[in-house]
Amino acid sequence: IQNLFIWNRLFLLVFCNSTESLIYFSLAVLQALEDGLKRADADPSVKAVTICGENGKFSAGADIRGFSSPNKQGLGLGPIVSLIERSEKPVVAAIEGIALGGGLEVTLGCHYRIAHVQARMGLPEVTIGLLPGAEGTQRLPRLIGVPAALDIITTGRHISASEALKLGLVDEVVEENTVEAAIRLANRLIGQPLGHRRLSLKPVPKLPNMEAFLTEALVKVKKRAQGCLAPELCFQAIKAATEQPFADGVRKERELFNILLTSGQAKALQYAFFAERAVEKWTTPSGASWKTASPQPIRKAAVIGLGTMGRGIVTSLVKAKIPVVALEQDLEYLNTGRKAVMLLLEREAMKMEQGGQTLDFNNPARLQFAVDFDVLRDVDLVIEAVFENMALKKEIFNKLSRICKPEAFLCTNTSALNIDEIASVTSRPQQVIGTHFFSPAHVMRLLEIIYGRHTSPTTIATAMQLAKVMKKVGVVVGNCFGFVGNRMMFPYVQQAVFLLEEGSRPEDVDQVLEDFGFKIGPFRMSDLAGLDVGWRSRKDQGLTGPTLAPGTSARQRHGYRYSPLPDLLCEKGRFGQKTGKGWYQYEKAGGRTAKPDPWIHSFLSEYRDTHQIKTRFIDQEEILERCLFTLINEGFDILAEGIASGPEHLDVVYINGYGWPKHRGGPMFYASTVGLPNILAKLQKYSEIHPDVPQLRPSAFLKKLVAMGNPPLNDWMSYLHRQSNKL
Ligand SMILES: CC(C)(COP(=O)(O)OP(=O)(O)OC[C@H]1O[C@@H](n2cnc3c(N)ncnc32)[C@H](O)[C@@H]1OP(=O)(O)O)[C@@H](O)C(=O)NCCC(=O)NCCSC(=O)C[C@@H](O)CCCCCCCCCCCCC(=O)O
Repeated sequence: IQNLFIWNRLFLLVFCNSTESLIYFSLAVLQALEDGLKRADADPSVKAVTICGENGKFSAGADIRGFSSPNKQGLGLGPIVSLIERSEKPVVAAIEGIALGGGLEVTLGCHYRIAHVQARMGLPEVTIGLLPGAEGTQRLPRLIGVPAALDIITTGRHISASEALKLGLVDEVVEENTVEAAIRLANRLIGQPLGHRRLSLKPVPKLPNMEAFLTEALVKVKKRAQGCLAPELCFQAIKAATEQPFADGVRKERELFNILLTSGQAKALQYAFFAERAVEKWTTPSGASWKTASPQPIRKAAVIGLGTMGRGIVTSLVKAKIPVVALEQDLEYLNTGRKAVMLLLEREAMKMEQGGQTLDFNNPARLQFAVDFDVLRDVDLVIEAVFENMALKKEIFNKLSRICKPEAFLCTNTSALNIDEIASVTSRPQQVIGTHFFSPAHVMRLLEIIYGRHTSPTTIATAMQLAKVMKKVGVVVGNCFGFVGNRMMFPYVQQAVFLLEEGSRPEDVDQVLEDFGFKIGPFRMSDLAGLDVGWRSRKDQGLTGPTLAPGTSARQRHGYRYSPLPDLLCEKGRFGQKTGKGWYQYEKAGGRTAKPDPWIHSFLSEYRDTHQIKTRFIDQEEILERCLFTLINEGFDILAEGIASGPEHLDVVYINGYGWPKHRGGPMFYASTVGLPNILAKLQKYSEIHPDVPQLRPSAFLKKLVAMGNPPLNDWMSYLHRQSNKL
């Protein structure tokens, strides 16, 4: 609390944390809020109270870091909200900026709420593995009804002031000074009865079919949660509000809150929250960072190639209000691409309209389609999104280098190719950078930003700023085959295929990984992405196809184990969903419902016979460990090579780009919860059984961390260059 103003007969309470631009409750703020309320109550000259934030922001709720501190800051908020509500003097909340979590719960204790038109509100506790624990699960349904409260609390979504007004969450929305409006209202309320404004005294609005509604809602909540505990416990707390008196509901809320607080999931989700913010503060091994580089403005961008990726990228740029030129090789491709882009944009515009926003894309100044490279002369940044082929990319970059203005940045959307090689054909390698988008590019949040040997800090800063403007999570990584995401994915998928050789079926492997929490298992994922993509890359690498040296062993490459299974499927035209057959069968080409395919089962058994592999039963533990621990093992190598500056980077990549369950905190966080000595022991065991699989050999960095006593994840990087005499 910084300011306590006595204004006329009105007591104005401003709560804030003076050292932060964002207000979240620390113990000091809570204490000051309580003291202020008690003083206001005791002072007869005070007739009404207004609660607001400082610097135009109401509150971001409890201090999330406090939940993992021993004295659990913020837990005393519920009684303070009750204290506000019990006040005999009218209390009005003036909501500006944000009122989230405990911040919004404070306003629910107030007798009236006024919001600024640009304010955002929400109860996002579910996203950090908790539930609104300051009586919010009991007050919100009483205020806006069960369906709306369930939606807001179980999704954690932010709502606009206009939606809040429609729902009855706020009493008034103002465009001018919110605090002054709140003071005016508080003045008018002096002496008026408040009983009907105390939410704890109100019943939860009835629904004609409450029981049926709740049963159906629970099914939806569980389906969406995919193994995450918090949404279901949020549901239970709201259900308690429909069944029990307020005080009992509050007790239930506390009980459920405590279960979540002590669950590993809350810890993982809170780690993920801070990890995302940590990667925003990028650095490179040479010391470049936001401190050393300023992003350049992107007033106009271009996208080359309107295939699946290019279409999504154009859509993202238009949504970010950056004027775009979309380029294709000829009119036929251009027209197909244009139609697809317009369809995507129409769908996005419809979605945005539902949220009260508009998307302007029919204006040629915002979106232009062309086939002539000359139109790229004035753009500030180009994103090349053509086919994954080095020769083609080099040809394009050479052309761009000659046509684009000297200051323009040249980005390549590649999932694995060498950025330095692409940059080498330009006269400006310092302005060349990899921007690896994930499909569908207008939906997926991840953007891997890959700097090459010559990429300048300004170029990195500009790409990071672009990610931010496009509402994506940019993760800066170094240049190596597959970068971070795909490099860690290769051993994971490789193990999944080896497991098929040894006795598993695609649906067994997928099931185990989906039960773990992945949105989609590796075989369903391959079918979705198209098996031909990897086949083409393996042909380019000379691992299969006509360039393979005659006499090469079917199951070995360069002396190591290799599985030709995916190649054999492609040779039979089984490319996945697009051809209606892959690791599964689909209702038709382009179908989406994967069904186990008896053909695959007999194909696998014939394959094992041909190669004299004895089919064995493989349990869930082995499937999980072999797939996940090889992926994590690669992560340790990536960290040791300086490709990423910390384990958080790998985790943010996996959560946002590869469907890793967020409530498990990312692969490296998961490794820290399993314990590095356990991972090392399992890798050693599997590596002894499969000596021809180098990916199972424990990373030297993993071994070092174990030898150093399994330090906490935050300290891993500090051990990278330390000497260990135990190794
Ligand atoms: C607010 C945002 C939307 C802002 O976004 P923006 O993009 O503008 O900025 P950043 O996200 O980069 O944030 C800037 C900066 O601020 C940090 N930060 C933001 N919010 C918080 C926060 N709430 N806590 C800590 N730090 C925060 C962020 O990390 C950045 O820092 P940096 O160093 O990187 O610059 C966006 O930030 C956002 O969405 N924030 C999170 C909002 C949120 O989730 N709020 C909910 C918090 S949880 C909560 O409020 C819980 C309540 O329900 C009250 C709980 C009371 C519990 C009582 C239960 C009793 C049970 C009894 C159990 C007994 C147990 C026992 O006895 O042991």
